[in-house]
Amino acid sequence: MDPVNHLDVLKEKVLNANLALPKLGLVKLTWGNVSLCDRENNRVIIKPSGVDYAVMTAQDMVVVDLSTGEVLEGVKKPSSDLQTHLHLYRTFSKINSVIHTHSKFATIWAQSEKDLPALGTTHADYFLGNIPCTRRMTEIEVKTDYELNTGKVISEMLIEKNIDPIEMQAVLVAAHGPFVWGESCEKAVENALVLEEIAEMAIYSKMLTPTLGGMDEYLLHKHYFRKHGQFSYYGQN
Ligand SMILES: O=C(CO)[C@@H](O)[C@H](O)COP(=O)(O)O
Repeated sequence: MDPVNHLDVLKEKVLNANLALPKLGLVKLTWGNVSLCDRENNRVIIKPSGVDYAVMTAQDMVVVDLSTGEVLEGVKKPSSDLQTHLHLYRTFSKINSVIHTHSKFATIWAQSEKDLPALGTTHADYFLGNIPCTRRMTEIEVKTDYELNTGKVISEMLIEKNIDPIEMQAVLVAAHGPFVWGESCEKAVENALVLEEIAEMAIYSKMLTPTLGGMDEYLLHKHYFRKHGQFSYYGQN
């Protein structure tokens, strides 16, 4: 496929993933953003900043250099969260698409600065453990480069906790909201939707049973690995 057509195909993918966010009820107004990393060409295609989803087109997508963040193509400003997306792509080579939403229940967990506990198999099918929430950022981090430092607190947390970004494709950013990723735009959208579902389920589960603890570890692993191509865990089916 010639380079121009290849880039057009990627822009369409990014547009469709962005349009899925309001359709799935994961964002309102112009909140949220989706990007795709084209590693072969060292570039990222990302949603334009502040554009109404109702009028957004594939040609509105902004193409930036993965290494420098320089705008390579596009007349609109890239998403205000660009530096967070870039930092995640630069730090974790297996991440190919990043999504940020303000989906209500996941954002409630993020604003509460609580990890989203794994309470059931719906969660376990997608995420291998509690969805971690970052620490609150320092005043300096907020004031110097909030978006870049958002990426840094996410990556530092995953590395410090030895969390594999393939086994945990979502995090909660304190005082902000969820960042989700995947090997494709489509997978990242699926992860963002599931995150919101389990965030809501967890809030009501904890309301009904405040003393509720995390799910059985074996069941968590069994469901996660069964859903991700490994039919046995600890050598048992
Ligand atoms: O996190 C935020 C604002 O808190 C962003 O997600 C905005 O809600 C969308 O910004 P753009 O992508 O349109 O620049």
